[in-house]
Amino acid sequence: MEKYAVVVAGGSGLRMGTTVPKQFLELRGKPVIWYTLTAFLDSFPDMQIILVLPEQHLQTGQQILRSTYDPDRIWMTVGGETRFHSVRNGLQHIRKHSIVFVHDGVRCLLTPELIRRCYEGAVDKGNAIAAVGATDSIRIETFNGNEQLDRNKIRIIQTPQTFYSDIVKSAFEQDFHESFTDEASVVEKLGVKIHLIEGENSNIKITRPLDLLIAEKVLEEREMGL
Ligand SMILES: Nc1ccn([C@@H]2O[C@H](COP(=O)(O)OP(=O)(O)OP(=O)(O)O)[C@@H](O)[C@H]2O)c(=O)n1
Ligand SMILES: C[C@](O)(CO)[C@H](O)COP(=O)(O)O
Repeated sequence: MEKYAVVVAGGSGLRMGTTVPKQFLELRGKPVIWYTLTAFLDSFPDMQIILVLPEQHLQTGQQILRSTYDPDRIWMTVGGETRFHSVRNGLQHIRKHSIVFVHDGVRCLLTPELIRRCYEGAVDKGNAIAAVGATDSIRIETFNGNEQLDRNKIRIIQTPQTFYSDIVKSAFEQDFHESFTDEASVVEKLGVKIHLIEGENSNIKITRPLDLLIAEKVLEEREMGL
């Protein structure tokens, strides 16, 4: 089965507060997005990547793409107003029946093992969404105040979110709704059952400056073989 990763990196990174969008910031000498691309290239020899970028950063993207070990497997396209629109733009370039991984470009610590687990899950069940358990206690705000939720039933959703191409492409023909915070929510709206697989605690979404420090440390430990 052909494999395509839509790696969305079309955001501006407002919460990070840097002039350069966070996907281009350096971590141990390489841009954040370089690590993400490398994990997908490493996962399967026939993995192809559609990298979605802000229009004004296509040239930077081209340089990063060329600095990977197999740029011929990576194509670039332009992002949209929201993450949903960026994913939709990326999906438009997939025309073959395939397995599609949608992934946040700024989740740069994912491993090839997680990508392969997503593939197996999607082939088996039709879709596979990476998720991890909660380690904090969880409360929900209610009309009267708030109440505790059973954290053993809570799953924190990550990417990759992996689907057969026909399902995810038709789901993204729907109009945007503000509840569409990930691909699972868009596909579920078509009545499709969502299947979760075990994600990785280190697969953080780089959002704020603290996340960069954590990512540096994780990469340092991996380089030392820890
Ligand atoms: N219009 C957008 C918005 C987001 N993304 C991508 O979606 C991923 C997750 O989004 P988020 O962490 O929210 O990134 P930003 O939107 O860049 O950050 P912020 O919300 O702080 O501005 C990132 O890789 C981001 O580049 C995108 O491709 N297109
Ligand atoms: C897709 C996602 O990473 C799953 O946790 C998340 O919903 C993206 O959220 P954001 O609003 O783009 O930060």
